[in-house]
Amino acid sequence: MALNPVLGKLVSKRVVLASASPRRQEILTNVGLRFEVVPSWFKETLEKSSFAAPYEYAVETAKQKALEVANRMHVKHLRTPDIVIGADTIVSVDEQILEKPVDKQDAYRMLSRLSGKEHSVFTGVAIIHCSSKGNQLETEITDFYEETKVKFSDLSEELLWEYIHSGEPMDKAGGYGIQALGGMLVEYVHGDFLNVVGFPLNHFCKKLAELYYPPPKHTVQHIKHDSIPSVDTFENLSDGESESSNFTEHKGAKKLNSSSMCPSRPVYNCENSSSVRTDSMVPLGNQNGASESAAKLPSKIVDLMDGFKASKALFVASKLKVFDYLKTKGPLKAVDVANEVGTSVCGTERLLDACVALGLLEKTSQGYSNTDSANTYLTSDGEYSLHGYIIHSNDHLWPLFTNLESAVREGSRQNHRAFGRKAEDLFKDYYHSQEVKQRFMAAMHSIAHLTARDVATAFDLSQFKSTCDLGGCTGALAHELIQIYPNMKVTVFDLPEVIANISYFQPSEQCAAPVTFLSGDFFKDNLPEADLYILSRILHDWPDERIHVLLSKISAVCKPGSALLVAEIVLDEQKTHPARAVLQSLSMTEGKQRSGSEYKQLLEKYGFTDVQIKITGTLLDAVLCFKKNLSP
Ligand SMILES: Cc1cn([C@@H]2O[C@H](COP(=O)(O)OP(=O)(O)OP(=O)(O)O)[C@@H](O)[C@H]2O)c(=O)[nH]c1=O
Repeated sequence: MALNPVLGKLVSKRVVLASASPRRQEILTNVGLRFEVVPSWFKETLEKSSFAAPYEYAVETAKQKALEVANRMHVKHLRTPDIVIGADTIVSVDEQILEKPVDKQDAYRMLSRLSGKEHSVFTGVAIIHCSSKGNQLETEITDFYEETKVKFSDLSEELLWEYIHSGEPMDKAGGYGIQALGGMLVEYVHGDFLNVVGFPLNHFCKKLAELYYPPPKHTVQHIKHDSIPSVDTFENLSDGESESSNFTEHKGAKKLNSSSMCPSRPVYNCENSSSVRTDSMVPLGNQNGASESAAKLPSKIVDLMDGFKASKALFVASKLKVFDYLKTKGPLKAVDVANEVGTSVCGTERLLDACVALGLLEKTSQGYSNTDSANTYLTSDGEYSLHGYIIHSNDHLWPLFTNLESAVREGSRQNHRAFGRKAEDLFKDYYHSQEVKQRFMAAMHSIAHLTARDVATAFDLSQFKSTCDLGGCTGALAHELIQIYPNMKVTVFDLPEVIANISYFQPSEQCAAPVTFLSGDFFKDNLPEADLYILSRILHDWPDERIHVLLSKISAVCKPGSALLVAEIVLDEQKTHPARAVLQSLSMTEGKQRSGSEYKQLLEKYGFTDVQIKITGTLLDAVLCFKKNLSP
């Protein structure tokens, strides 16, 4: 999960980094951005003399790199990304532009030119927002550059050649890598270090903040930190803050904040309550006037301590359909919301304020209203509504997790404690209670719809003419597959009581793809024929014996050359990340989460080969494997 709310804006978007530079990938991965890497094929051959300044060359090259990828993905792969990021780093000395050396002699020429002098490193960046209208790609381009000045010591011939022979200079602009051995050549750096390494992260975040949070109409005073200029506020921006104007940062609090608490977070003025905008992350000590020498707040731990309160506030607001009311009727005062949902005014006001603090709602003099992400994800009819899954989390997972201690002590599921019934009996409820069934289907639909695109595009599936999504529930993934691969015939195979209830979840007529729904039990009944079988979020839920039955059946029905796509969260080899998967395991279903090598081993055991794993960086990863061809 991206911790930074500005980067968080990109979570639901298909972001592509149009760069082969491992440094750029690392810089962006390190801050939690999730993206695909599609290196650009654009040749860096623009005529340098046609640019008035070196940075113009870098910006134009970055733009061309990104545009090439956007066009290629749109035309060739039918996968228009939402955002493509391109970058180009150059070194400029004595009016000359230095790129990557072509050979050792070239590296020597470059480095000797830099020896004992100050030079500039420019990185041009292009952020391209893409959309497709009909078959046309439409782009909106934002670009910028960052300059950092670097001074080299006098370099002896010996040092120079030793450095060149290390091989480090060859894939780097100016023939050096400041982040590694090249750091030894550097006397000083003025400006953003990461800009030299290849990506000006700070400026990038500022640009995103400008794009996604245009400055409020009223004045907002920003504390100017020493190392991070006015952009420091991007760390605390949430959806609620874009329109909000009535908060000011307390200049006097800066010292307190930076010296004793979380240095990068702004502190809001507590003197005038009408202008206070508290944030759950604002250290309480500051507000109480804690001394500067107070111990540094372990903010991660504090977040974890408070995490359950935040989850429950979200669950309750969702359950009361607060976001639905505010979408249609907002802005509303607390009293009006209370009347709509039939709750107490004081309790509702506290809940609404908590939602504002969590960045889910906005509060103005007119009342409370939804943020963009509340409209998209939290309303029950939002485009990517997670409402179903949130209700499932509240009604089903929450009671299980309140019994976590017993689960850990006893090593077993806690359904009997949480619901007064055993897991098997609960399963019967699922069959008999329409309400429970629909709640469960809504939860599955939420996640399936949100992740469908990632799963459908993790691999190029265009070679498959027929696909069967086993346990495909409401068909969210099936519909997406047909959108992306219009020639594919897709069948959803699920239990009769599921198929009987799918109509509510189908897309509107004009978007409806011709999906076939077929009733059956994949453990017992014959599976329909297909070139590609899909198991999305199925394997983690079942014990080994059941998985044996299922994979044996799929393997038996698969013709040589046909394939199986498994969509799950793939754990790292230590099996401690991503946290979502590890935390999910705590609910103690009989199944388990697996690492990439475990999935590979499992699938190979059932005659699948060529196992490919795609870590998408989003909510679900994908594993594709093929049924062995018969030996000739
Ligand atoms: C000065 C300096 C540069 N670099 C690397 O130099 C490459 C520049 O080349 P580019 O053309 O901008 O990028 P690329 O590597 O060819 O990738 P692409 O974006 O696909 O063109 C990038 O890698 C940068 O990290 C360092 O790693 N450290 C440094 O101190």
